[in-house]
Amino acid sequence: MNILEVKNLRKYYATQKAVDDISFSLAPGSIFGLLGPNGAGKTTLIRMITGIFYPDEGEILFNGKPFNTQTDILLTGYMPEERGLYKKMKIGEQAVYLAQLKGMSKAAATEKVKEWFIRFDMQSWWNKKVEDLSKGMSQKLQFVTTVLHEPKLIILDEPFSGLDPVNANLIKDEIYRLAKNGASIIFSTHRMEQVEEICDHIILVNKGQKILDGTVKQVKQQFKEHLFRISFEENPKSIISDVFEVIEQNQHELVVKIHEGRRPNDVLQFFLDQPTGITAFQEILPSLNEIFIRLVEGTPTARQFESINA
Ligand SMILES: Nc1ncnc2c1ncn2[C@@H]1O[C@H](COP(=O)(O)OP(=O)(O)OP(=O)(O)O)[C@@H](O)[C@H]1O
Repeated sequence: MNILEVKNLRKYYATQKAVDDISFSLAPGSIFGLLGPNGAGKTTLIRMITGIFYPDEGEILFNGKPFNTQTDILLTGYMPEERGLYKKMKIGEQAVYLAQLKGMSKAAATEKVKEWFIRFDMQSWWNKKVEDLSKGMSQKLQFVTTVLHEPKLIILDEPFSGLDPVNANLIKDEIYRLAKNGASIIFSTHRMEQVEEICDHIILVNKGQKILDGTVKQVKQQFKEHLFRISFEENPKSIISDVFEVIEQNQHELVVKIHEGRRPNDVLQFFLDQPTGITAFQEILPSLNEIFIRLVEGTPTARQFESINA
């Protein structure tokens, strides 16, 4: 069963259709990318999923039942983009307190916090205050406080911002581990290379509407342009063919676009009939970044306000 089902959600502000009929589902153990340009509606969507806002229309099912803001909230962990830690409170106490708010006993929370602080090498931070931490350090703390009550649904908004590569890797490995242990993760970011690396499923939201939904592999296949890179021992004798068009030519390497109705095997056959050896043959799939730009191209760089008549 899906951990989360979002059905036809709508949220309109006075001057904006922030979320306009969005549906998607989230399987257990899945790492799900929620993507979209600035102002697309991602935060509004997340706030409805986490019970901060009520939707104007639509339904959110958690484990197959309508989301219960009292009990299901204890099974979710949300790391918002604007970080919410108490600056003056001691770090250890604060982590224990936040875990208690999520339903853990003080003893169990203390145990868990100690475990996480050892795992992230943060033991010496216990009696420090958040105001003593750097941006990256408080980011790490925020991540720990988001996941330490072992939520079934974890929502991370730009979790790597401000982290150095070593700490970003640490968090990334934890995301994989949590997903492997069955947690479902919604990951919102503008960094497409991170999405490509981490997420198995994505949706792309633009102007409040879902315009793309699928696994990373499916999405890339959907937008492929039938481009192949071929490397040779020596330059081939002939590169003129009715099977493909040459897009790029470098020494001992070609990028070709296969004509409609032709297959990669036809390209290979063309070159196999020549004396030069083929050393590599690989399809070039578009990056998520290219797909994102292509799909939101034409959208003004700043989202415009609209008047709502509904
Ligand atoms: N409290 C509010 N009142 C009125 N309009 C709002 C409010 N919050 C958001 N909006 C509008 O709703 C739309 C969606 O905003 P939202 O914050 O959900 O976008 P986002 O995808 O999270 O953007 P970003 O990537 O910039 O964080 C925007 O056009 C924004 O102007």
